[in-house]
Order: sequence, then structure tokens, then C-alpha cells
Amino acid sequence: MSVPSVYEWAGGGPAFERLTAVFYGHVRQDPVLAPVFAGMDEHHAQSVATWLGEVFGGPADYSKHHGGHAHMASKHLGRHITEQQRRRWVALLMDSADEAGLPTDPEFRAVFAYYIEWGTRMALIYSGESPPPVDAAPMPQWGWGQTPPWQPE
Ligand code: HEM
Repeated sequence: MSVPSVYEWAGGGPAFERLTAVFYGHVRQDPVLAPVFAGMDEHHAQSVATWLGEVFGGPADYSKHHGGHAHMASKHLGRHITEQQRRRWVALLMDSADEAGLPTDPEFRAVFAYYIEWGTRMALIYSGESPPPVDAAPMPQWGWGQTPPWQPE
């Protein structure tokens, strides 16, 4: 039996769209993050859903239509994101995953959290002093790694 991609397991594009819609709803109300996203453009939630879908093995639409990794990284330049803001971003996204009905199995949530931890730390690096060149890294791709879908024999 072939193993579905993390994207398929999550529920495909609609699942990531639900996730970011819920998440940015919380962000707008959050005292730590609302000021960071005050100027967010109206397509932001959809763009981040498209990005996440591609990272987890869905269609390469962010690379094809939104400027790929270099564009994403450049959006964080000069923002000087703090550790407190990063942690709040992670916490609200994890709460939103529950609210949006993403799968709750340990394997999916481990892979999801792995990318989000890495990605938010990269966002901080790009937002800070002396970021790496935005076009020096490829589009990240996250598979199941150590924790593929598991069922007892
Ligand atoms: C895994 C972590 C993250 C991912 C996947 C991500 C993804 C993205 C993407 C794809 C964009 C560009 C959207 C577009 O194409 O227009 C973006 C922009 C942005 N990100 Fe992130 N980001 C992450 C972490 C963070 C964190 C931790 C913060 C701050 C606490 C942050 C703040 C912003 C801001 C302020 C923008 C610009 C929004 C706008 O002007 O429309 N990001 N992010």
C-alpha cells in the first residue's frame, strides 16, 4: 500500500486553508502578534496555506505562482521578530490545528510540529541582523521521516 503524503494525510488544500483562516483570526486578536501583522495583505492567510501545502508534499503552487522560497524569506527581512512573538505564533498555530480539525495522530502532529519549530526559527533568522541571502536555500520539503503513519499489526 502506498503511503500518502503528509499533505494528503492532513486533508489536502482545504485543510491548510481552514488552518490559516482560524490562525490569522486569532492573530488579529492577540496582543503580542496583532501589531506584527497589522499591515498584512488580504491574501496572506491563503498564501501561507499554499506555502504549507507545498512544504508537506502538495502541489508546487507557491513556487510556481508566489515567488517560491526567496519571496517567502524576503517577507520576513527586517521585521526583527522576537522569541516571544515566535513562541506565540507556534502556540496559536497548534491551537488552530485542533480547531481546524487537522488529524491528531502522533505521527502527523510530530511531523507538523517539526516543520513549524524549524520554520519559525528560520523566520527569526531572516528577520534579524545579517540574514542569509534569500535565494540561497531551496523550498523546504517535509515528509514522514522517523514517524510514518502507524497502525498496530
Ligand atoms: C513556519 C513558520 C512560518 C511560515 C511557514 C511563514 C510563512 C510566511 C509566508 C509564506 C509569507 C509570505 C506570504 C506571501 O506570499 O505574501 C509570510 C510573511 C510574513 N510573515 Fe511569516 N511565516 C512563518 C513564521 C513567521 C513568524 C514566526 C512571524 C512573526 C511572529 C511571521 C511574520 C510574517 C509577517 C509579518 C509577514 C508579512 C505579512 C504581510 O505583509 O502580508 N512569520 N510568512
